[in-house]
Amino acid sequence: MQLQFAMDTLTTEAALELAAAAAPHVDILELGTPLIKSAGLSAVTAIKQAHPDKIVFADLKTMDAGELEADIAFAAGADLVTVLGTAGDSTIAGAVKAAEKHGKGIVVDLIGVPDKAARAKQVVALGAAFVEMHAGLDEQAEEGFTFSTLLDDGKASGVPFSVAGGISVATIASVQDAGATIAVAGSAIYSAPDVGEAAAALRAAIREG
Ligand SMILES: O=C(CO)[C@H](O)[C@H](O)COP(=O)(O)O
Repeated sequence: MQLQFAMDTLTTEAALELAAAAAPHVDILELGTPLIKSAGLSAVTAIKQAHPDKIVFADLKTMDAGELEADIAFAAGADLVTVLGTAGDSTIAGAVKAAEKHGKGIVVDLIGVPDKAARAKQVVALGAAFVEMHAGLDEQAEEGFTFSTLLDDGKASGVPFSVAGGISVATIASVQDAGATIAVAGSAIYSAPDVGEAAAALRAAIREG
């Protein structure tokens, strides 16, 4: 299972600092939606230039203009770009068209989708590389939130999936056990006193092979 670090910060400088500390321990560097909204796609270019050996993930959460938004993110240096599962099929198909043009991939973020397993099958049939079983920061803060539902949805989907939603050292093994190909961790790394150590601890909790 691969490890993805979601950098939910607001400036390119802060992201470069986080990435430098975590990069030795992670496979994928994600520019979070607030970072891209705040700093623009030049942040994607800066991270790719600093870490050409890493997969760079632009969390655009596109809802419309799929082909155009994905195209500009790939041109800026992204390897993977997100489109929302709640978007229409034509938006997802448009983003997939841009990914094919650049030889890159689209990830469909299933945040807010009621039946994640069913939508996952549909969007992979449309050409998405994989789906993200995701509970956002607001949903995580809601009363009664249960992380395990994401794992059940992933297992039921039958397609390649990542999981995001407050993953920690205590829960990452369960994500691997559920069959996820990628675990996404944000606050468990960027909020830690030592970012490199936190990333290394998550990596150490993933079984090899
Ligand atoms: O996409 C996001 C919020 O919409 C986050 O980046 C994702 O949820 C991972 O962060 P955390 O581990 O803090 O939940």
